[in-house]
Amino acid sequence: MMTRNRMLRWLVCGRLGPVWMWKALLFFVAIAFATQLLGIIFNKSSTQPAAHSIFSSPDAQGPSLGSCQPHTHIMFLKTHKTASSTVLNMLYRFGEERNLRFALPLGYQLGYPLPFNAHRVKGYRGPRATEFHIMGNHMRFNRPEVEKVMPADTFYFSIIRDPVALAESSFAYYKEVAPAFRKAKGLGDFADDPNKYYDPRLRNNHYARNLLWFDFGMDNNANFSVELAQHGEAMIRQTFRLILVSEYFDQSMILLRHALCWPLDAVVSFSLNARQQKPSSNSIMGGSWVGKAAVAAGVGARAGRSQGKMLPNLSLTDHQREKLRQWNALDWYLYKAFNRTFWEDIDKFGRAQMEQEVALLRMRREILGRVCLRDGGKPVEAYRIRDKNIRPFQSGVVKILGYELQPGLDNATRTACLRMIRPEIQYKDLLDSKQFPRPVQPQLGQQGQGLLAAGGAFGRHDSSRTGEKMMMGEAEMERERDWDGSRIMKSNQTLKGVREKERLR
Ligand SMILES: Nc1ncnc2c1ncn2[C@@H]1O[C@H](COP(=O)(O)OS(=O)(=O)O)[C@@H](OP(=O)(O)O)[C@H]1O
Repeated sequence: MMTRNRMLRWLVCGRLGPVWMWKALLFFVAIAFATQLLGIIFNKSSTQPAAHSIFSSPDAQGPSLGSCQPHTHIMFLKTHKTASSTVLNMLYRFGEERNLRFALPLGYQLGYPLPFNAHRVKGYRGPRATEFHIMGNHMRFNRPEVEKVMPADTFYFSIIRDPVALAESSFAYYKEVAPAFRKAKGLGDFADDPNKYYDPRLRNNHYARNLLWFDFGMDNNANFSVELAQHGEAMIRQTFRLILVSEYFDQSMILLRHALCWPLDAVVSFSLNARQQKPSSNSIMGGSWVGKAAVAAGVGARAGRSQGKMLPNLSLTDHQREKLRQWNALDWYLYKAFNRTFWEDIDKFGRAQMEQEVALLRMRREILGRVCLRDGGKPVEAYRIRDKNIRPFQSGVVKILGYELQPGLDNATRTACLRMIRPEIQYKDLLDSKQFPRPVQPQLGQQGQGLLAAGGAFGRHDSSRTGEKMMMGEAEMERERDWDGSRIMKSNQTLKGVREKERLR
């Protein structure tokens, strides 16, 4: 026994080293193994493609649609403050995933608020010369010009919202842009006596009256009459196969999915462009993200001016709500008319079937929200979003919220999640760069900055990108200012001619 112990000690201490050395070695091996394991669990994203992304599960398809073929020629009239950015995001995603061609604006809007002209589309080369699949950026509708761009079998659809809710959203967003709103202390004051603040001749005042009617291409200052309203309604029905209702967004998505023959995931979305309802501790006065961003970007104009301004007062009495309905009588008429037929369509679809599909849609949104979004999917203020490529554009003093991605996603899931939360401006830039690839210009490099305008307000954004490889879009092309503050190419002679005519209006 003694001899064996002595032999062991000799073996361990003499030939193989001391016991403490073995213990230390084992300890380091264990640590290295655990680190590897944790790395695999938490950091699969950078190296491994997802074998089974949640987006490729059978649930992504939703209930069967029969033997229909998905529509790929689509025109969406993106009305203002109606959840239209959320809808546009779906169109962007659907088209990007299938390499469809978008009729994109030269800047960020298709000539808005001037009536749409085909030459506003980047790459337009005469009636139907190019096959465009999807058109959906802000425009003032003008059917003959749209028909020059889009194929004859295009599916036209749009979205509306209760004019009172729309007025709240518009007042908050365009307070500094529309002169009629700028002068009013709050929305209630404006509602009490709109004529005191409203001058129809002033630019941007269309945001303050019958904005839906205006976006559909009609005269928002026309005196209300049932005959005129019916005529407008009939014009819309002639062109648009479906009018969604923002208040019933999920039911709208089910009708849309069936009309377009699209998979369920194509109409699952996270609400974009939402306004912060309650001010946070540091949001009453300037110092907001928009102020800082504007200062950093050297933009002293509209975005910068919002610094130091109070949040707009949006509270309304029942009487003021009613007055807003009267003030926006043409929109109120449209809302009631299309809301009625919306529910008739749901009756035809089947109420029980609708309930089932809406429940599936909501379940799917919740699952994707848990997978994709940080903080349980709660929208957050822009300044808290570290990645500037998913920070939403800010307008006025209200804060437009966005999302952060869940960390540690695999590549496929991350790409799909990113598409769902990428704000409109950045998404348009990305699609633009894919459709019109240009060599990277080293002098602008990744930090190239582009002046932008969206929703009628000015600001700056950084055109550097993460997540997907970006090529320079039109940023470095010779450009001139568009009506809405965005920039258009000088080289487009036809467009120049069009613009000269437009200036005379
Ligand atoms: N899914 C869904 N359902 C209902 N409402 C939604 C949805 N997504 C966005 N929103 C609300 O739509 C408002 C923004 O509208 P838009 O994106 O059309 O604005 S914009 O004209 O493009 O600036 C904005 O309204 P307010 O928050 O009242 O300003 C968003 O909160």
